[in-house]
Amino acid sequence: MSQSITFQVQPGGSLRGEIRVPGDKSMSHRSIMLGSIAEGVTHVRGFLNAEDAMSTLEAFRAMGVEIEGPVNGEVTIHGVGKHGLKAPTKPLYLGNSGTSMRLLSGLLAGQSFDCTLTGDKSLESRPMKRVTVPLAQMGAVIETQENGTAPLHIKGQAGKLKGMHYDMPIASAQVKSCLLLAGMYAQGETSVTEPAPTRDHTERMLNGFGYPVVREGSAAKIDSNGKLTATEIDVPSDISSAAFFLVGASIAADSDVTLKHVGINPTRTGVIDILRLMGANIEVLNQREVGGEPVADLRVRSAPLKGIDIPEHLVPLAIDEFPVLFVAAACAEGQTVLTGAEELRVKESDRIQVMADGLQILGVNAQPTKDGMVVQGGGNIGGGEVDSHGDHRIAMSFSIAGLRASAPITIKDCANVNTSFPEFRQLATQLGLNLSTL
Ligand SMILES: O=C(O)C1=C[C@@H](OP(=O)(O)O)[C@@H](O)[C@H](O)C1
Ligand SMILES: C=C(OP(=O)(O)O)C(=O)O
Repeated sequence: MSQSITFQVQPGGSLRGEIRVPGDKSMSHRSIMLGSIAEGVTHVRGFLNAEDAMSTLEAFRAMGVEIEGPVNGEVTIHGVGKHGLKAPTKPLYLGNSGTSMRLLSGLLAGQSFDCTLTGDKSLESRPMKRVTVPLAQMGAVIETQENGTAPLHIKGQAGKLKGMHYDMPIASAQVKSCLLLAGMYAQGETSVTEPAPTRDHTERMLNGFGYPVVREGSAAKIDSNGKLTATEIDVPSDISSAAFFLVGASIAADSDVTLKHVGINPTRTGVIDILRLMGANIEVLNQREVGGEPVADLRVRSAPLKGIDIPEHLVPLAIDEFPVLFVAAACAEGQTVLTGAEELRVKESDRIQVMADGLQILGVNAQPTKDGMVVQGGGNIGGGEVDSHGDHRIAMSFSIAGLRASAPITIKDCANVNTSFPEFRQLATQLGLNLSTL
């Protein structure tokens, strides 16, 4: 991540056509992690070839795993088994990826070697105590910076971790997954309860590799007796990437977009529920099951949106989609209120503040609150220069805002779009967005 990229979007237009957005980021990370510690050769299709998922892939290569690809989304992982990872010779650099750092801290806590996890400026400012504190209760030894941030120095505690029950104070799939992965190396049972449902790709994929994870009410339970057997993984398109076009085609007149082969795991579809509550016209077509995950084609057409109070139970199910949902709110008739979403303040940027600042520059009445935002919709979206603060989802959200703007929008600091969706500009342009780089 080096060169600075500025996007400029010309106002107006509509989105029309059929596309397939790239592979799911959460599942791509997990396919590498689990494939690496499985026995045998795992083949992955639909892998996301973007910086975040590549950070995970390179980390496992650095721990001695032979991984071929990605070539056209295909990756072949020569699994080394649960105890086959080797000490990396230098710190594992995880770029911008919170998922890589939090899940790896759990997976590496019980290994027979030490290692250090580092990241870029954004990642090294994100909270890690949410994983290091419960891991310490299991016997992990992880040094952080004074305020609990990375670099993380992990002293491998092979054979010494103990399973425990953990009641998660926040609804976080990263914390849950971290502890389940640590639980694979701990004595006895590890169980994690969540205050609200969060994405369950770790549990599903572990089961796909033949490693038992039991779900009991709001708890997921694992122990160290299982074994991972190599498998075939078909990663569907990322609904978090599709979300930009779900909103774009809803707000732009005369739009009709079909998004092919999108993962519609019910722990990820909050964005569809929220947009439908706002009046969006989204059809879920051709539903099928692919490799243990539900998949569908999504057809979305222009519709007049109305402001709503977003139900709090939908927040974890749409957690990465709020930047673009704020754009939908700005285009809706009436007021939209988001509460219960303080987690947005500790993502790649403070997504509440950064979106409110940018929307205000464009003339939208968007008031940040401690745990959400109040957006008055229906007014004019003007042009201007906004800053994404190096956050991929902010950069793409303001690009979509251009569809309803009255003048060009310039978006600074967009190189990080490459962390999750390198093809964004090309696919958005193909559908009809007038987006260029300066
Ligand atoms: O487990 C995952 O793959 C993710 C979980 C979410 O984070 P939290 O667990 O911090 O909510 C999400 O924001 C992130 O993009 C990916
Ligand atoms: C929050 C995100 O990812 P991560 O936590 O993995 O950096 C995201 O992709 O929006």
